[in-house]
Amino acid sequence: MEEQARLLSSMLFNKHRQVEVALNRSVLAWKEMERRRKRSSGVISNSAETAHSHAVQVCEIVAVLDTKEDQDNAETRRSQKKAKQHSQLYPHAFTVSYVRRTRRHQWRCSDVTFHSASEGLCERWIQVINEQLSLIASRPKSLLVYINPFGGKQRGRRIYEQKVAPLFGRAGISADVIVTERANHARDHLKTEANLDKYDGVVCVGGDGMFSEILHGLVTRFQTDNGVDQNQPDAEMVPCSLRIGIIPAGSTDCICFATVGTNDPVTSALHIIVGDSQPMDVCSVHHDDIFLRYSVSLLGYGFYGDVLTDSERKRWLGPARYDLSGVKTFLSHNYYEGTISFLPAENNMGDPRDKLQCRSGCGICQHEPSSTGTQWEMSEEKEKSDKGGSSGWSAIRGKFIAINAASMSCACPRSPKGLSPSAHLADGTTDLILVRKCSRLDFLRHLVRHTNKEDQFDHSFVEVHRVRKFRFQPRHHELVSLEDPIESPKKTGFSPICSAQTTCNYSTCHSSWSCDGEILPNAAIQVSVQCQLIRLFARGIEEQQQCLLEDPCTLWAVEPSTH
Ligand SMILES: CCCCCCCCCCCCC/C=C/[C@@H](O)[C@H](COP(=O)(O)O)NC(=O)CCCCCCCCCCCCCCC
Ligand SMILES: Nc1ncnc2c1ncn2[C@@H]1O[C@H](COP(=O)(O)OP(=O)(O)O)[C@@H](O)[C@H]1O
Ligand SMILES: [Ca+2]
Repeated sequence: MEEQARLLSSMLFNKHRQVEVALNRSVLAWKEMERRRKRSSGVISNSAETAHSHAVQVCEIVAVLDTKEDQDNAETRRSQKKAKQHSQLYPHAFTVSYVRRTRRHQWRCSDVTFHSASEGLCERWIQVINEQLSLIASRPKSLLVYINPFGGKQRGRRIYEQKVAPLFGRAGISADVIVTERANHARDHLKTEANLDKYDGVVCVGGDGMFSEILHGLVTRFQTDNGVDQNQPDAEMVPCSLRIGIIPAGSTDCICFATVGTNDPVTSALHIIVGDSQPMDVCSVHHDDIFLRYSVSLLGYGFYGDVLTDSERKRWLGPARYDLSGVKTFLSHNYYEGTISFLPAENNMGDPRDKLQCRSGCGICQHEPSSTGTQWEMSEEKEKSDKGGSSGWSAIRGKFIAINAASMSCACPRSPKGLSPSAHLADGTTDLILVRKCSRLDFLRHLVRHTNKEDQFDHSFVEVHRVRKFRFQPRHHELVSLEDPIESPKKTGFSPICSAQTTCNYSTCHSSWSCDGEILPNAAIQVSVQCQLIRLFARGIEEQQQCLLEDPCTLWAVEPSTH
């Protein structure tokens, strides 16, 4: 960081100790005067501290407020007498609320109060800090909030009122809140009614299903307003200018977990307040050139489709429904036949097995838009150059227990590294994971690897491809003659239930696609990744060391401005 001139520097009091407080355009720092000589070095993390000097990035200040005397009681209670004297001597104060990092990617809002004898000086500090905050254009001022009161453990409303609304209030953000009254209420409201010009972002309080509603509402609204026909799989889509914030209050909350690193309402609220921005890919899903749905996390056929279908009947169980349906689906051990065709991503887009995880500021996701465009055109060219329109495409026909397309890692508390640990949030690709027919024990081994450090792709029956587009065609059983008998109804292992002559009905021969937790009506689909179609109020998962800030001593090194 270049040294920057101080905007303000004063001797103030914090917890009855004299501190030197200084502000430049990027850092607010303070240090105790009496212990200054003893402690001079050390790398200082923002909002963390060495023994007696502290620094906070201006962009991570939540708010600065005038502190009325009685609000500062917590500090003063410890030594009442001294405190009383002190508050008589230094009756004016202001409080800075800022982001503090705790363990495992969680953020908290901390306060520090500075006292002074001079009211004017406190006012000046408040004014200058507020001026700096108002320069941060990416911070939202007005939000539209949708709460699903029935998501997860049905705590959405309480979570918002108790943990999020007070923080928005402190940060001076205004919010219009809609508690949904039915499924698709939020989607329909966004699609047609909401006056989006009034807002800087939309907040979703709920789970992945609720996020999906908001996604569909917003993306559809932006396409309709710009005359884009969603039924055309190759139409160039218009990115949404409004960002989406996710306050996790659902069952899996994988989109929040994979973009923030934790499912914690306060952390999410703080990412919204500081105005973070994380672009994200969106897959468009079509059936015979008819638009079905969008997906940002998991498109899963076979195992995950079956788990979801079964779990929908057990909604009353809350988040535990997935465990029960998971075990049941695992035990039924179905497989499904079909052909999957895909257009691989270019070689420079990394590989699902390269162990290069997508992290805050990810280089792979930051390809220049032009170069991404060129690569994209190249693969389109390749695609078109072939007479059949399938050059560059590969096709695999087989019997699959699961076909999963992970557009992001899909990390969640159940699987902290996710379905595809090296998938990227915003690279324009999805990781296509094919799990072929195998024994129950092998499939269990594969599943268990989602929960430990072992590589879940390192099995002979698993393959994974990074792709830009794919299609799936289930095997047409009605076309199969008796000379080409069907081995179904697709039970592996011990339970061959159906003979070759049995006509399978559609539901036992086909699985369903789970699309971000919603069931698709068709098994035959075409999928195309739309690079960075939306943005979230998030920054990707931070590396442990990413939050380190240089020693705020640079702030002390510069000659103070005169105040
Ligand atoms: C043996 C343990 C194996 C654990 C394997 C866990 C892998 C989990 C990967 C989860 C990826 C989740 C992707 C996101 C999906 C969500 O969109 C979607 C909707 O979320 P919402 O309810 O918040 O709206 N959620 C889901 O579809 C949940 C999927 C959960 C699958 C759980 C599977 C459990 C399998 C248990 C097998 C146990 C075998 C035991 C044998 C004795
Ligand atoms: N008021 C409501 N009543 C019933 N269903 C709703 C309501 N609001 C949203 N939904 C639907 O509830 C489903 C689950 O929501 P979600 O918030 O993802 O919770 P969970 O993670 O527990 O599935 C979504 O499909 C969403 O469309
Ligand atoms: Ca991606």
